[in-house]
Amino acid sequence: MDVLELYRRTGALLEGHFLLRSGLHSPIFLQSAALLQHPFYAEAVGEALGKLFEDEKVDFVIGPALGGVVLSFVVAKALGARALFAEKDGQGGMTLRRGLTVNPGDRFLAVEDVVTTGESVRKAIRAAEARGGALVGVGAIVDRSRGEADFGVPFRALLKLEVPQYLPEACPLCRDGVPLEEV
Ligand SMILES: O=P(O)(O)OC[C@H]1O[C@H](OP(=O)(O)OP(=O)(O)O)[C@H](O)[C@@H]1O
Ligand SMILES: O=C(O)c1cc(=O)[nH]c(=O)[nH]1
Ligand SMILES: [Mg+2]
Repeated sequence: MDVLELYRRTGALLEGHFLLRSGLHSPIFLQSAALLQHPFYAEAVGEALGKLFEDEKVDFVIGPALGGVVLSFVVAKALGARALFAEKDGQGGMTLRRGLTVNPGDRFLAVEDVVTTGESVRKAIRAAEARGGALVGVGAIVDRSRGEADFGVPFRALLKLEVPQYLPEACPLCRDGVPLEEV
């Protein structure tokens, strides 16, 4: 599956000057909602990502809202598992709400649309582990962490992308006066 081509085709590959969740700046932003709005592509992504973990027997898949909601659903469908999502808890972490439950010992796969630092998916992982879940792997559509994200379990992505990202004080786009976009 040519994931970059899918982002491009759906208008989800943005070029400019973007503020990332982590506070880093980047000339590239992958707007996964623009891709996942197409059920046909979303299902294809879910099947491809699920396939990378088909040997793991998982009870549920979890992703951090919002980007991880649709993705969790399509991957869980491919794996025959439940689809959970974690939500911001208002205190910098994430939590399970809306009657979504974890049974102690449940094996789970965490999924994320785009991993930059991995902090967002880590919060969803903590929420599931706090309820007794056992993490077996992390899957992403795109890994743009340049090998820096480490979850202590297999981390597999459909696409590894090497794109520039800068600390604000070292950002050349800021230096050139390019307006910063919050997507
Ligand atoms: O690996 P990280 O450094 O945490 O960055 C990547 C995160 O940023 C985006 O989510 P965002 O927080 O913008 O919110 P959304 O999912 O609600 O769109 C994306 O969906 C990842 O969750
Ligand atoms: O790091 C981020 O916040 C981020 C990067 C990216 O390419 N896409 C996205 O949704 N978030
Ligand atoms: Mg997100």
